[in-house]
Formats: sequence, C-alpha cells, structure tokens
Amino acid sequence: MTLVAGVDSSTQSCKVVVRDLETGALVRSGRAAHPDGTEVAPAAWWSALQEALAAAGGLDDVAAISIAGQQHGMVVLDAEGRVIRDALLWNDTRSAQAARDLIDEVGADAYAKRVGVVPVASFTATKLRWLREAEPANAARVAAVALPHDWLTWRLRGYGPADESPLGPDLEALTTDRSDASGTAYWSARTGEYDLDLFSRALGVAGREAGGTSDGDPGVAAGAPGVVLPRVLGPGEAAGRTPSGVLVGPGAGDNAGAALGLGAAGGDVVVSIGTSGTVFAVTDTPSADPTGTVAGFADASGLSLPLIATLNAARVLDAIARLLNLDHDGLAELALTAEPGAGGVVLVPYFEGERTPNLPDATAGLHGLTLASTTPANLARAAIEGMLCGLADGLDAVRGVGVTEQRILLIGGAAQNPAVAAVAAQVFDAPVVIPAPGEYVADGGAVQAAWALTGERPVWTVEAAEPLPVDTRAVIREQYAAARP
Ligand SMILES: Nc1ncnc2c1ncn2[C@@H]1O[C@H](COP(=O)(O)OP(=O)(O)O)[C@@H](O)[C@H]1O
Ligand SMILES: O=C(CO)[C@@H](O)[C@H](O)COP(=O)(O)O
Repeated sequence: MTLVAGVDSSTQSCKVVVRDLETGALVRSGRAAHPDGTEVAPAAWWSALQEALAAAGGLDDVAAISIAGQQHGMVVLDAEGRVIRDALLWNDTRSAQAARDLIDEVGADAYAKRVGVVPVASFTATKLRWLREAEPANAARVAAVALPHDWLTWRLRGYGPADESPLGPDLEALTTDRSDASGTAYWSARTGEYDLDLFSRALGVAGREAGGTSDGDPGVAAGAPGVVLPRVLGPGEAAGRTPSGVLVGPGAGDNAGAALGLGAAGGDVVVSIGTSGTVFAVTDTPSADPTGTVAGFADASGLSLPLIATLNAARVLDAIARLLNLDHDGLAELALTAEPGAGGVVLVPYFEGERTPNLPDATAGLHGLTLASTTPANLARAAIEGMLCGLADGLDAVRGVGVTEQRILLIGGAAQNPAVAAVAAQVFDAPVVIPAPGEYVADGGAVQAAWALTGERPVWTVEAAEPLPVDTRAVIREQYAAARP
C-alpha cells in the first residue's frame, strides 16, 4: 500500500492524516496543540508538527506529504535563516492602521485590481508595514518573508539555521503555493505573479521571488539584492524532498486545502467554523471586490477562491460554554431548548475585533436583554445565532461576486455540534450538508501529496449526511441586522 500524508498546521493545533493513495482511506492520524495567542514562535509549530507526525506513526512508510496551514501569518527570516521575531498571525489586529495607510497610498480600487484584495489587518503586507514602523531594527534584518506553511515546508525539507538543520539556511529554496501567496496582498491570482511594488510599499525595501527551482538546483546566487519571497508552486508541483527522501508537495492555505480535501466544485459553498469563520467557493475566474469584503484568493487546483473570513467563530461558543460552565454537548442541549430568536437576545460576537465587517477594534455586545429573556438557554442560542449570522452576511457578500450555491458544506471543529447544525438550517437559506467528521484541510494536504507523487489529482470519496432541509427563521437574521453596527 502506498501512503500519503497531509498536514493542517492551523491556529489552534497541528493535525496529520495518513491516507492510502489508491482508495483515499484514512490509515492513521495524529494531532498536537499550538500555543494560544495571536503572536506565536514558529518553533512551536515545528515541534507540534513533530509531535503530530509521531502520533500519526511517522513518515518512514510514507511516500509523499504536503502541509496546509493557517493563512497570512508573517514569518520573517534573517540571512542566517533564523526567525527574527514571533510570527504575527492572521487574527492579530495591531496592523489595522497599517492597512488603512496602505489603502490611502494605493487606493482600494487599485489594490483590488492589482492583487484581488484590499488590505485588512489579517493580510501579510499590513504586518510588514507594521514591522517597518514599530520595529525598524527588526525590519532592517529581514532577508526573507514566508507564510506559516512555507516555513514548515522549508524546515521539513531540511532547511533552517545552520545549527538546526542538515541543509542550512538556503533562502532561495523557500517555496509557497498560489493559494497562500494570494493572501499576502502582494501576489495576484489574476497574473500569477508577485506585485513587487506593493511588497516594497509594505516593507520599504525591494523584494524578489526565490530562484531555486527544486532541491539541489543552484537558484539565484546567494547575496543577490532584495528580500526573498518564496517561489510560487503550481498545483501538483513538488517543493522537494525531506532529507530521508519523502516527496514534499506544494502545501496550501487552510481554506484552499479544505476545498481540495472536500472536492468542492461548482454549486458548493464551504462554510468553515474553526478559530476563524470562513465562507468560500471554488470559481473559474478571480474576483476583485473593491469594498474588500470578499478576498479574491486563488485555490489550490489552479482556480480561484473568493472568501470572506470572520475573526469570531468556534471560540465564541467556547467562551459562552465556559461562562455557562458547560461542555460543547451541554451548550448544544441547552441552546436547543430556546426558541429561534433566543427570546430577542442577540449576541454580536466581535470578541476579537472583527474583519467582516472590518471593525478591528470592536468588542462583543449583548442586545435585547429583558428580565424575562435573560436566561442561560437564550444566551447559549444567541451565541450560536450571532456567530452564524456573521457567516450568513458573509455568504451574501460571496454571492455578490457572482457565486451561486446549491448547497453549503459545513466543516470545522464546531460543525459537528448538533445545535450549530440545527441553527445553520434556520439561518442559511440553502441546504446545509455536514460531511463526515474529519480533518478536511489535512485531507487537502494529502490530496496534494498524492497529486505531486503521481502527477494526477486523486479522486477520493467524501462521506456526508443527507442535506438538512432549509428551515429559515427570518427573525434570527432580522434582529441580528438591527443589533450589529
Ligand atoms: N462539538 C463542538 N462544538 C463547538 N465547538 C467545538 C466542538 N468541537 C470542537 N469545537 C471547537 O472548534 C475549534 C477547533 O476547530 P478547528 O477547525 O480545528 O480550528 P482551527 O483549524 O482554527 O485550529 C475549537 O475552538 C474547539 O473548541
Ligand atoms: O485568515 C483566514 C483566511 O483568510 C483564516 O481562515 C486563517 O487561515 C486561519 O484559519 P483557521 O486556523 O481558523 O482554520
């Protein structure tokens, strides 16, 4: 049996799946936790990857692997291949002013036309601008900028600081893929190229794409001017091999990874409820929304991935469950005892600020409280309703760039919660399908590994329950629309 592995290095944890190349059957899996916080030492991802790989039985009998991961995080490397400072993650909002400054200089329309996105604090370019202004000494040392999955892929192939890696700090060997590059705000899904002017506006120095074509190739001579940006691999293109010879696929941003793992196609809209809430679809043509609500990302199969993301999803439920002293099942049970609309109680869940809508400094608010409506059950339901209403607004925005859906595929840690499923059928006005419990981002990595190994995208079956019948309760979105800013 030939085995392939996929990784999801996500915000909260690292997950590994090992699958049979022929059938796609899950053979082994493993996971390990990531530290909390919006600023994380990449070394923690590397040790979580080792732990999750060991839990999944290691790579000795695995032919190929590919790493998908959280998007946008800023990993800055010096000329010795060392990480200069902790990575700022996608949900770190300190670069909100930097985003506004970049838009003022370039224009929202121009950004959308050039790179398919308008900067918000999540995107890498804004984090580089923040670094340049807040930590100029660190900015001056930057020799390469990578995303989380780029850096892990590079380390897995044996690169890194000389005292930590067999192949040393060859920055020219850095790679990324189309989907993750499209989340930087300096790479265009439309042209398939870096926009080096937008990069230098962010960090204040010139950038250039790494020249190495694969392990062993000489690439651009070390010391060539300009900050190194990872070479952008196409779908099915290998990044190289691990020191022990395992083929390494291109990797992907986690949402593009999930689309690949699910086999999402025309008519499918994916709603993912993990740390982030995301709504996205695979489309033939890139989108360019000048309002910046919908990001015109690339997918991991050569197509496009219009996407909205919220900063407040599964952890809203974690917080309210904690407050009510319940576990996830207890929260579900309690929420389902309340009526749709939660007796008029609305939770606008901007606990971490918000990205959709773009309100980086917002906080959460509870509305509609009366003495009669202030019950644990209404609060539990309001948390689920508020979180899903944010995503339903996002679905409307994704429809606004021309996406039409026949069904919604609901995935991510919170999708298995029975109350989330039931309320989703009341909030979304389209059939909701819940795929079998699984790690679809890591599965996308396994698809990439198989693709890089054989030259063909594998066709594996994804099990799913019957669609939930549409059960729209208009009150839920109406009262949310009245309460949110
Ligand atoms: N049954 C459940 N109900 C609600 N939330 C859940 C449930 N199971 C897991 N979660 C939450 O889902 C999140 C993890 O989901 P995941 O998709 O793995 O996130 P990420 O990929 O961002 O790390 C955690 O916040 C976890 O508490
Ligand atoms: O910022 C985005 C997408 O633009 C997020 O979706 C991140 O990619 C984090 O994903 P999770 O860890 O929540 O899956």
